[in-house]
This record gives sequence, C-alpha cells and structure tokens, in this order.
Amino acid sequence: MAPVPVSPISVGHIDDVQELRKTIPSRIPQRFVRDGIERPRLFMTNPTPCKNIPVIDLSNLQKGSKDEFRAELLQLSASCEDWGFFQVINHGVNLSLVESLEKVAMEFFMLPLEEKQKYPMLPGTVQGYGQAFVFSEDQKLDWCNMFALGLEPHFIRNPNLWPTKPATFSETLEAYSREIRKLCKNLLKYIAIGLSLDENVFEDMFGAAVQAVRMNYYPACPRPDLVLGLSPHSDGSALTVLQQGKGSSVGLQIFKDNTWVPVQPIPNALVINIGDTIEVLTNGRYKSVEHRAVTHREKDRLSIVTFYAPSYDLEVGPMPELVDENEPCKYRRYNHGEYSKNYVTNKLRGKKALEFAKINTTN
Ligand SMILES: O=C(O)CCC(=O)C(=O)O
Ligand SMILES: [Fe+2]
Repeated sequence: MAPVPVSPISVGHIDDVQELRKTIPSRIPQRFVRDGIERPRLFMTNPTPCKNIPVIDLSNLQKGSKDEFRAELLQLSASCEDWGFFQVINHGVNLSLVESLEKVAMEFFMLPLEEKQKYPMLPGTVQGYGQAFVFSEDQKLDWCNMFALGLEPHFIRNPNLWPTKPATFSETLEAYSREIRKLCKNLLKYIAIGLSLDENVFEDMFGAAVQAVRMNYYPACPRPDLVLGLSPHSDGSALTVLQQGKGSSVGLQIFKDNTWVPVQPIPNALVINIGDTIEVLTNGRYKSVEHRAVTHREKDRLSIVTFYAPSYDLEVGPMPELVDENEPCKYRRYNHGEYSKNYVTNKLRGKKALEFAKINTTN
C-alpha cells in the first residue's frame, strides 16, 4: 500500500469566522478566546488622550517649496524614528483604483465558502484563502479571514486565481500593485534623503523587489473584548502599505510607549509602516513597530495590505553609514530569503522574528 503523505504540521480544525457568524452568531469557540493578558482592553473607562500617528503630505515632498520640502522631510524622518508608522495623504495612488480593489476584495470575501476554498491557505504557507501563521493545534486563532497573494517580482496574471472574475480581479490588482510599487519607491527615496544617504540607495540595493498583497476581512464579533483580529507582530517587509475599507471600524492598533494606540483612519490616506528590513538596514534607527488588529461588535472591517521587500537574494545588514561608536552594529548580516522563510514558518509573535538578526549585546 502506498504511504499516505503526512503533513508535518497538524493545526486541527480551523473554523471559518464568516461561517461562524452565519451559523451560530453568538458563539466564540475556545480557540479564539485569548488568555487574559492578550485580550484587548476596549472598554477602558478613562482612556489616555489619544495620540494620533503622524501624517505625511507627499505633495510637499514632490512639489512643495524648499521650506515645505524641508519641513515635510523632517516630519517623515521623525515619524520613522519615533513611530515607525505614518499616514500618507496626496500619495498619488489613483483613488478610483483604491475603491475598485476594495470592491472586488469584498466581493471575494462574500463568495460562498466552497468558492473561496478553491485557493486554500495550506498549513505552513501564507498564500491563498484562510488563516495564515497557524502551526499547532493549541495555537489561538485570529478573528479574521485572509486572502494572500505573492506578486513577485512583478505581478503575474493568473487566470486561475478567481475563475469567475479573472479580468476584474487580476486587472484591478495588477494596476493597484503597480501604483503601490511607485509609491514605495518614492517613499524609500525620501527616507534615504532624510537619512542623508544617496536617494537611490534602496532602489539600487533591493534589485527586483518582491511585492505581496494580503486582504484581511474581520467580521463583526459578538465579544471583541475576548478575541484579536490579528495577533501582534511586526512586518518582515521593508515598507508596508495598508488601505482600510471605507466605513470600516477602527481596528489597527500600534504598540507605542507600552500602550496600544488605535490608528484613526483618515479618508483617502494610506497607512505606511516600517518593516523589519528597514529597521535592520538603519541599524535600529527606524523602528519596525509591533501592531495588531482588533474587532468590533457590530461592524466588519477590510484591510488591504501590500508588503514591499527586497529581492530574496539580497544580503541584508546595517548600512555602514548608520554604524559608529555611538550606534554599534545591532544586527548581523543575513540573506533576505532566509529571513523571509524564517518569518513565514513561525506564528506571529510580536517582534520575535527580528531575533533572527539581532546581535546580543549584553554589556
Ligand atoms: O488589518 C490591519 O489593520 C492590520 C494588518 C496587518 O498588520 C498585516 O496584514 O500585516
Ligand atoms: Fe502587519
């Protein structure tokens, strides 16, 4: 008898959160219920005054006066250093494209489960529909459905992706991804200038940059105080671009000064965050900040996230210009492909992924 292939990863049964909502709307299976300290504290009686993440106006960098340019560049550098997050306005990404992508993404999530499961996210992979980063039966699950696609190094049109809607879905995603790519290149140029580096340093270094997109759909949850939409993590990318669905609930939170700060969406803005790769390249000057998503009792939420990263061949390590006696080298050199593999073969675990690269300085 031929041996039955056994997957080395046993993840147990994973409930689809949208189906749970339909069948038993009030039930939250135990696998979604977080332990006490992990639970989001959503109903604080006296919340700390809300700090908002900085806003960058790209048009000031692209066509502002000298003074506007200088002020915006300072604001960009400070955002990357102090927050690792900012919202960008006047970003140049076609807004009707943004809306169209949101529409096709929602159409996808509203398909019957059997349709969506034609592109299953297999255990240990981060592509397709389902839950990513699940590696064991006792791991808590996120209140989220994901649809993730790699678009590397350039978007490859795949007619099998969504057979009933190949044209709209593929074309919209392709056009959107091209614009997001342009935005990332632009932002990296200004980030380099702000660090007093050559403006092309990242583009030249990154080679054929890898781009991946993840659509996260968070259905409303009857007990948002018990679950997380997405576990705390930092992104393995160089830069991440996040678009929140129009009318979505506030869901993204970033970990700043020991508290979880909600990101209040600004209409037509995109949220940008520094990923682990830029943290390493800048020797820790720019931070890849831990973030998570929470759910809402009545409202659902969609986020569309693009990860922009160097070619897998790149050897990554702190840039010599950012290492000196005051800022000794904090990370070792490593191959970016290996880093990515390590990232996707572990569960999301705060900033732990970066330990792969950290040099232990115990003095
Ligand atoms: O949905 C969100 O706001 C967070 C998404 C995110 O952090 C991710 O997909 O990496
Ligand atoms: Fe993220």
